[in-house]
Amino acid sequence: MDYRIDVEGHGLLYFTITRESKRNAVNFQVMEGLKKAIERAKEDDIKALVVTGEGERAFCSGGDLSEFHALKTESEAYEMLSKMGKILYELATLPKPTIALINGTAVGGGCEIATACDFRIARRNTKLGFIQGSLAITTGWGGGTLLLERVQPSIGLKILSEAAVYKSDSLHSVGFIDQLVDHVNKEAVEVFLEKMSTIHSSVLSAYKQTIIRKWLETNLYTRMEQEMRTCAILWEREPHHEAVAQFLNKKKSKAK
Ligand SMILES: CC[C@H](C(=O)O)C(=O)SCCNC(=O)CCNC(=O)[C@H](O)C(C)(C)COP(=O)(O)OP(=O)(O)OC[C@H]1O[C@@H](n2cnc3c(N)ncnc32)[C@H](O)[C@@H]1OP(=O)(O)O
Repeated sequence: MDYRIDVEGHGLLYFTITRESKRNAVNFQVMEGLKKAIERAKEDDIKALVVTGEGERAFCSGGDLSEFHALKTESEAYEMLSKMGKILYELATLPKPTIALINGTAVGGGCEIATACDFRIARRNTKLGFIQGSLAITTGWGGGTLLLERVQPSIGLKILSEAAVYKSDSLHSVGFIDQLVDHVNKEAVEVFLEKMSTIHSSVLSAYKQTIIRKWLETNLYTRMEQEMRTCAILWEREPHHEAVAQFLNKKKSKAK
């Protein structure tokens, strides 16, 4: 199984991507698992949902290039992108606290998953980057649209446009990372949630509904869908296919 869903004490549901050898890259099985975890998190016994990755090397390295490079056309790409985009919208609008527990490198779609969570806890000195631009595409799971909701738009636009890899410490200084920790573990989550966990879940849900109402009024999902469509258009073009081939050829030459 490429993911794990665990219910821990105090009503915390953990969704863990368990593809460490692929730096926790997202394939269709991981997408299905995240969808299941979000549905499970809606049940009354769950107070919060935590998304994390297996191991210490990576939180998530984005879409599985060895699986998704087979998607050649705009419509093939849009089918995959919109599948995950819908899941990230469900994650963003879950009426309970959601936390990305960033245990290692987060790039591409991995940053999009982290952005769909309400809060981000990251180990100091971890690398994060919306690197899609370096593959001649934009974000494609709605994560770029969500980033512009999470941080000051000029900062979000710079992060997306540079397609650079930053340290978690610098992203903490701009408010993208909510908590830096030395050790990424369940205790870090419990410390982060300590005060919130004393508040009745109906209050937490009501506050989350406040931001969801704003997103409904400002057509968040429509804006995320437009991002998916733009990404699909760029996906079909030669520069993207060349960039992915370059990554996969690097893999091959490494394997020799
Ligand atoms: C809309 C989202 C969009 C999409 O595709 O849907 C994206 O997410 S675009 C961005 C896609 N992701 C990437 O381009 C990241 C590629 N990976 C890396 O840059 C590095 O692997 C990194 C920085 C994540 C980790 O570097 P490190 O040196 O620690 O590990 P290796 O590069 O040696 O990788 C180990 C192993 O994992 C495989 N791997 C890593 N990332 C992916 C990936 N995204 N898809 C498939 N496979 C991946 C890598 O090929 C190595 O495999 P091996 O069989 O051992 O050669």
